[in-house]
Amino acid sequence: MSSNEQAKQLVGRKAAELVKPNMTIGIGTGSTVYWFILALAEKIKNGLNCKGVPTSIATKNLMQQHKIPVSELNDVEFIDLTIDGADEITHQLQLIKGGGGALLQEKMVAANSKQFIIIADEHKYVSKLGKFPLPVEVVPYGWKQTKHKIEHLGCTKVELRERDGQIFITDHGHYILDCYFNQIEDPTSLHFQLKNIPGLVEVGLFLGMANGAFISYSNGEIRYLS
Ligand SMILES: O=C(CO)[C@H](O)[C@H](O)COP(=O)(O)O
Repeated sequence: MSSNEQAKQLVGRKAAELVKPNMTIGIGTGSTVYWFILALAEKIKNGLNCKGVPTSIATKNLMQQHKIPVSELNDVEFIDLTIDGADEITHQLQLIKGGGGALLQEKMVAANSKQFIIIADEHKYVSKLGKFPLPVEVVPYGWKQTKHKIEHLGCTKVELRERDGQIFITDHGHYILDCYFNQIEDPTSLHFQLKNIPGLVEVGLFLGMANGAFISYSNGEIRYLS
């Protein structure tokens, strides 16, 4: 296993320590959360009672595979704690998410959680957001017009996401536009402007949502940001 993968595993295990009996847990999506799922499954196997609300079909499948009880957002009153990854995170806990295309459901689950904690390796920790292209989820109808409107907000490039030569379709039947801003000087203002575009469903900027973050380093160190 590479040292980066080990860092992801460490931070996934660390987050599993936060799970207490009878909690409802929001479960994120991606290769870092994968390790959290494995650690949580181990705790459940050893007798812990809890249930999880998945943030994607991929996560739901993994949960079922590892015998973690699944609930849907509509079936719970609230979520005690959500653990998710990020593509970029700043020291103010501003995030870019959606590299895996699950941003809409991830944001809805996070928004209904008492605590939202990020797990990430050191490569995700940045001083300014924007090097990672910002994922934006859009309705397929008229997506080219939506793309033009985003381009007017100062992007150098907007790309329709594809996978294996086909347009990538989200779990909710939408497209993803990856927006190259390079550096996002004012994430709050950009978020507001993007959310005003008709046809745009959700933005991969998660601002003022995370309560804390575990950042893991390849030397085995874990730092907590809050
Ligand atoms: O937002 C996400 C998926 O939509 C992921 O949390 C993000 O892409 C990080 O994934 P990974 O842990 O695989 O780097």
